[in-house]
Amino acid sequence: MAVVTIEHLDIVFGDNLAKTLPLMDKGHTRNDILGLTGDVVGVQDANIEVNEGEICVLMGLSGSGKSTLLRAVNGLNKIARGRCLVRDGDEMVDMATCDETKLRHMRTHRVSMVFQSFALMPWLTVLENVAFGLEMQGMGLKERLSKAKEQLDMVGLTQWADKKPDELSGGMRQRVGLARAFAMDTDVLLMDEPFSALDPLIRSQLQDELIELQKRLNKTIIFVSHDLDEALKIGSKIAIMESARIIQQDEPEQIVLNPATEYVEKFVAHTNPLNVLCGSALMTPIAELAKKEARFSVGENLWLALDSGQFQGVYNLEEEVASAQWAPGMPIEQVPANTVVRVDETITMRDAVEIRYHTDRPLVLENAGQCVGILSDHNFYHALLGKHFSRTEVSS
Ligand SMILES: Nc1ncnc2c1ncn2[C@@H]1O[C@H](COP(=O)(O)OP(=O)(O)OP(=O)(O)O)[C@@H](O)[C@H]1O
Repeated sequence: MAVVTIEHLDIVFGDNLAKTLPLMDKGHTRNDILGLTGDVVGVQDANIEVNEGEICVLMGLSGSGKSTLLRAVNGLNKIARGRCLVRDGDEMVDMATCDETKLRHMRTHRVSMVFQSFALMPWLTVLENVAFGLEMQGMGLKERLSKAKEQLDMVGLTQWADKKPDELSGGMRQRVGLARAFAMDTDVLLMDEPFSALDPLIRSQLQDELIELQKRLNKTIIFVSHDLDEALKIGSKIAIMESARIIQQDEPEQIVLNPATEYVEKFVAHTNPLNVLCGSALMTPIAELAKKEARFSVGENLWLALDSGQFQGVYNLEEEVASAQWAPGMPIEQVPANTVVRVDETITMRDAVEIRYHTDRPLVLENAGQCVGILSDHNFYHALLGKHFSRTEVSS
């Protein structure tokens, strides 16, 4: 179910809309338009749908329009053209045209925001900061303090409730920011580079915590980042922006496998494939394996026997080699050495590499009981060297 739907959205900073919009339609660049009218195009023709429970990451270089698009979702930026619809129960409210009362209702009950700068009030305690927004929702003192305590507990800061924000570290303050946003219990959370000021370890930890909280609370999150590794880790959908436009939006793995432009390819070239790619994107398909007397070579002198696509065994000369099946959640360190492991083709690259490390054997990939391919060191090196993607030209 769509919670946020953005349709043909344009945002322009400046007072010359009557001149700027036709220039945008004629295909003039942002720089041209700045020179001709003095207006800055913040977002141009953005279209995106974010479904319930999704984490959509807006990604791109500085100035590409990420924050401008994000801020449109809670009505902070004036929309020049197009629609920005946000769900309010059974109704979709257009943030471009709704009146002040509706806007206030949407900001207190439907959409809340977490900033990079934490935006905590220094004169209030940590607990009071978390409870602050609830007062605006009209909640009584006792109830809001109890709700704020619950949220502080969730982010592991119960013991810090009575401290002032400046007594906390940056990571802790950002946790307070998260607790405050989650306390509002709005359906949509907007997060503008919330972790970018933090050091890498704390940042990674907070990313994990956000993923956990999201699983429990099933919020719809729009998250701005300029770090593709962060986007790939937390996003269920990624929209890449360049010069005010969304130039590609897709699932993380597809962005890495099929970057639409050179700009996207440059981001992708520096990502860690372990976190993104899955077995089916890496494997050598059965049809491409060398075949001898009805058996398929999986390298290392090992031969795979199939019957109508189903696994029959792996042989080293005529001797059968140990094999086992693995499914996500099973402890990898318990997989015996020298065993060919059969796994589902959706296995993550990280798990596959770890299995290979433990067993010292290639992996056999299956889909619904049919062997579809194998994973050996060659496949892993291929991905680690960034040779796994092929850029598809975008049609304009
Ligand atoms: N309030 C404003 N008034 C005028 N121009 C603005 C305003 N806010 C943003 N812009 C312009 O809109 C463009 C997009 O800015 P935006 O902040 O959305 O980019 P961003 O991708 O979020 O960048 P960053 O990663 O640096 O935060 C920029 O050229 C910026 O100068």
